Amino acid sequence: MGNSTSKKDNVIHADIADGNEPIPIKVINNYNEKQPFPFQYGTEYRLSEKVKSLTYQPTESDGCNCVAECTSELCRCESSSTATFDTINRRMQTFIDSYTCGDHQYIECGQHCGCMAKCKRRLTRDTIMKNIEVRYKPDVGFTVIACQHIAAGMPIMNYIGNVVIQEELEKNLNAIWGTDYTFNFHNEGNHKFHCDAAEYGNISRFMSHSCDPNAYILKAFPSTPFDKSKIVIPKLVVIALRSIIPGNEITITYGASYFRDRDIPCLCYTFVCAIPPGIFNIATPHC
Ligand SMILES: C[S@@+](CC[C@H](N)C(=O)[O-])C[C@H]1O[C@@H](n2cnc3c(N)ncnc32)[C@H](O)[C@@H]1O
Repeated sequence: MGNSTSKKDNVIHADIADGNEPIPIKVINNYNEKQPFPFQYGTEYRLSEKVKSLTYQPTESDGCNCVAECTSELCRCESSSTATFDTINRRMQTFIDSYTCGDHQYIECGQHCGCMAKCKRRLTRDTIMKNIEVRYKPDVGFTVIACQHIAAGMPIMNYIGNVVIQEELEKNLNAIWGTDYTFNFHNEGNHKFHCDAAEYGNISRFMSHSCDPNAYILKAFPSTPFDKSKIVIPKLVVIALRSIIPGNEITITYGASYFRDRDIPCLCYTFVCAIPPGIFNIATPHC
């Protein structure tokens, strides 16, 4: 398996996942003494009691009626999805537009489907099977780097954090990081659902923003009954948008409003950067 770490690298953590992932995840900082802000590593979504009471729990699911393998003509989960997963090569169909691919929704087969999820349409996993590391970059702080080739469409990891509603987020905002690690991923009725990775999460919390990202976050919904009375929230899966080679940073889009709301420039330095240094007249080392 590939590894981008060289002998000169200053490894400040041998495994930030504390043994929770099959492949240890190193943290490297070759520039200064900075450490990632302490957080609890986790591999599963942690739903607040309020979120549990509002949302549909997939264990009640009555999924698709397929037997053994699901087929695209018959499977209700497949036909309700707007994106197709190639179960043989385990790749999501690829999209050209990085800004709208996250709007797709994928319905996963589960244990309560007729196929009992043996159909391999299951996209989310509790562990990270890709070889990746976290590196410090002076401009953007700690960021996620691929140590192996990841083909376009491959699921990389689940985006993990505390799942809370807006009111809870406002009450419990981390004093230092505020909303820097929060992601508003679902709005329904009067409720805004956020995944808050400030104090609990996996390494997806370190992914930087790029205006030309090589990954996106897909919403993977559980299969549910037709007559659902509760809100169904998706799991979030980071998918490679294009081929990622060892040494590449794995980036997503935070949306331009992230930078506008904070009055900070984007330091992705891509040719298509929509929020380049200087746009808000802020002095940066590059102006
Ligand atoms: C979700 S955190 C990412 C992890 C963070 N770099 C760390 O060290 O913990 C988001 C923060 O990373 C930095 N960041 C990520 N991408 C950036 C970009 N394109 N331009 C400027 N800052 C960025 C900003 O400080 C932002 O508030």
